[in-house]
Amino acid sequence: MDDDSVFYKKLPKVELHAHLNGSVSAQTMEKLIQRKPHLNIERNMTAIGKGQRRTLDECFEVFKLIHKLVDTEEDIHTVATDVIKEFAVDNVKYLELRSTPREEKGTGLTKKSYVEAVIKAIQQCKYDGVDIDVRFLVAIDRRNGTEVAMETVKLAEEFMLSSGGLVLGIDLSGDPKMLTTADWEHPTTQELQFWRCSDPVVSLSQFGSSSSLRYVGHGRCLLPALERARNCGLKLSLHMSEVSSQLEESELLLNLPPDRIGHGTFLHPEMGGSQPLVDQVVKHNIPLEICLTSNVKGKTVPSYSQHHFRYWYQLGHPCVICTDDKGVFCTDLSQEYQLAASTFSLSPDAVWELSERAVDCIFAGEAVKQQLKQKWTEIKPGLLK
Ligand SMILES: CC(C)=CCNc1ncnc2c1ncn2[C@@H]1O[C@H](COP(=O)(O)O)[C@@H](O)[C@H]1O
Ligand SMILES: [Zn+2]
Repeated sequence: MDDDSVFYKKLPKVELHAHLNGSVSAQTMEKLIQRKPHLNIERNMTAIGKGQRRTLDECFEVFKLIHKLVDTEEDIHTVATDVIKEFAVDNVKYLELRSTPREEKGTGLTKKSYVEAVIKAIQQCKYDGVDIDVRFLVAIDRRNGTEVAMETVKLAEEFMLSSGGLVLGIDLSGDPKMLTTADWEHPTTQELQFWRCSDPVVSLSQFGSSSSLRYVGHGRCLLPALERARNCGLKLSLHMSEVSSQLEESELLLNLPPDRIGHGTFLHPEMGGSQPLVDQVVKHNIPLEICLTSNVKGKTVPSYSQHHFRYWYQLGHPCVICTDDKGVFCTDLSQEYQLAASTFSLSPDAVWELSERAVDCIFAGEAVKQQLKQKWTEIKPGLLK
């Protein structure tokens, strides 16, 4: 490792946007593959290597494979434990992990036992003295529609009250792409005329749009669940404007408003967004979770240097460098900081400030923020001469 990499590795860091199943490392993947050889899944099918780029569609296919490999309580416990330890080795001092509770009839996994398995892994790591404070955000997959979103919020609410502060909020994620009419060959009259929010598939024409695109998992259908979450004290981190064409949804979601935004790639006017959207984000001071490699490899951003981090950072807006899916995108948080620094010419002082300011954006309370700030203060003299 060169001197430069050592600096980023030693830098104390906060990770706020990490999907559990997207964060599974090559080593852990090997273990899972050995547990389930009959699936015939190979390691290179679950990761996007250096220099490779895939469409969003192809990236979301990868998650389907990973989910086949991670389908028991034991698997969830294994991946959560390994992911937490890996972040700790990378000097991440505070981690908010997020994951979508899944039910697997074949293995007896329930959404509740899924969340319990993650929480047990967090508690075990703490007991074992792993030097990292880990919290959990329960994820809503937008594709599953209104009812599942509401169930997920209720589950999160239960665990918020029973987990001793480990469950702090909700993540809204899942494939944000629209389907075109080409995917929709035989709409029924009923489909054309009505949409119910219990149906995850919604015709945009119902929103007064002349477009005949269908939108799967529109945020409008998820608003009641998100409002309930907010009202019961769960924090909200929402994937927003990850692809273009989500302007109407972003407007709606920003009115909640969320506590943090995942990506926000297409919010600003230079990317087809709008000034009122930017003004709203700035007015509410909503931090952006920035995932450089994920956006470049998933082709929603053409190159590192054209990443929207530049726009928001220059505005002085709170931006937190994150990994998104460190396993799938073959990265780690140190590498993401290093990429941000080299792409946007950030000095070591600026990098330090970036990591320190991330502490202000965590969902845990004031006492935890103070503890983390103290840690940063102790480490600083040894790192920045
Ligand atoms: C495909 C791509 C470019 C990924 C990055 N952008 C993403 N956008 C939206 N949802 C995501 C993304 N990455 C992971 N997820 C969500 O996280 C899930 C995997 O982690 P988990 O099973 O919730 O533990 C995926 O099924 C998906 O619902
Ligand atoms: Zn994400």
